Amino acid sequence: MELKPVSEFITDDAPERYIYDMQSKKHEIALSTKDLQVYYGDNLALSEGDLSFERYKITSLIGASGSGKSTFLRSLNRMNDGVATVKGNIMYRGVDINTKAIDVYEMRRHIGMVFQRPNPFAKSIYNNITFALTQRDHYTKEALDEIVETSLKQAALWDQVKDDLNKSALALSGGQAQRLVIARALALKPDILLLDEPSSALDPISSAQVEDTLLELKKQYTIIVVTHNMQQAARISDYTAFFHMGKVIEYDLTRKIFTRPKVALTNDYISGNFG
Ligand SMILES: Nc1ncnc2c1ncn2[C@@H]1O[C@H](COP(=O)(O)OP(=O)(O)OP(=O)(O)O)[C@@H](O)[C@H]1O
Repeated sequence: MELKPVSEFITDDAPERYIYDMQSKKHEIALSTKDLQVYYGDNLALSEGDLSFERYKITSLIGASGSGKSTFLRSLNRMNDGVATVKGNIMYRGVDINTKAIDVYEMRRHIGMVFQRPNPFAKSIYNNITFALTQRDHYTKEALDEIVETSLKQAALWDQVKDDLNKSALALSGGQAQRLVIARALALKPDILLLDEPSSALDPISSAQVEDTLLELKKQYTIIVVTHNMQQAARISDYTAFFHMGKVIEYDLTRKIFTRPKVALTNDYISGNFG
């Protein structure tokens, strides 16, 4: 049977926006935003971004360059503090974490971030993982060994580096370095992992390894990932949010976004008509 082109699903009375109503479903919500607005100076870069993220799922944020995906993602664990003015609520475990009362360092242990370019520290593989932990707290050598092993295993890197833990992390390949950075984030035992285009700087094989790692990690973590790669979004994510000009235009189950979007603009984007 031949499938109809996606455009035939879009009717004249299609909505201009559609946001999946997570709150009314029985899903467990790990994080949600309400009335989020982000200003760089006077420039309103993000508005109308009320989203809820289901626990133990992967959500992709897609959209053209400059649409506000990274701005949104970075706001979720206050990486925009000092760079932008972020108004609105970011609810995590019943607490608004977008307030002055929040210890941002502690909050980021719960909501970790991995950036686009692998950025290992100029330290050993072992010390990359333990560095943040030992800045504030005391751990025994045994406890640190255990965290290093567990984090590297979770990031699917242990087998490749277990005999080289004291070697410089700068000698790792791009894909290994990115998985080390993921392991470094996991060492803090976060609840939520935010990733900003984690595989766009990697070759296809390393990128596939990072994707496999994320699929494995979602058993224990809630993952929100910005990606330019729509095939990647379709492969790994449960939910997808489509951003356009600082707004979330459509948010739905990934399979619906890619096969039966409700909004014409989403259809244009996934069909490659712009972006
Ligand atoms: N540090 C900043 N200072 C000023 N304006 C910024 C800053 N970061 C982003 N912007 C602006 O905010 C808007 C959204 O940018 P953002 O980086 O969030 O988009 P994006 O969808 O993640 O794009 P890309 O895919 O290219 O990373 C753009 O107009 C951008 O120029």
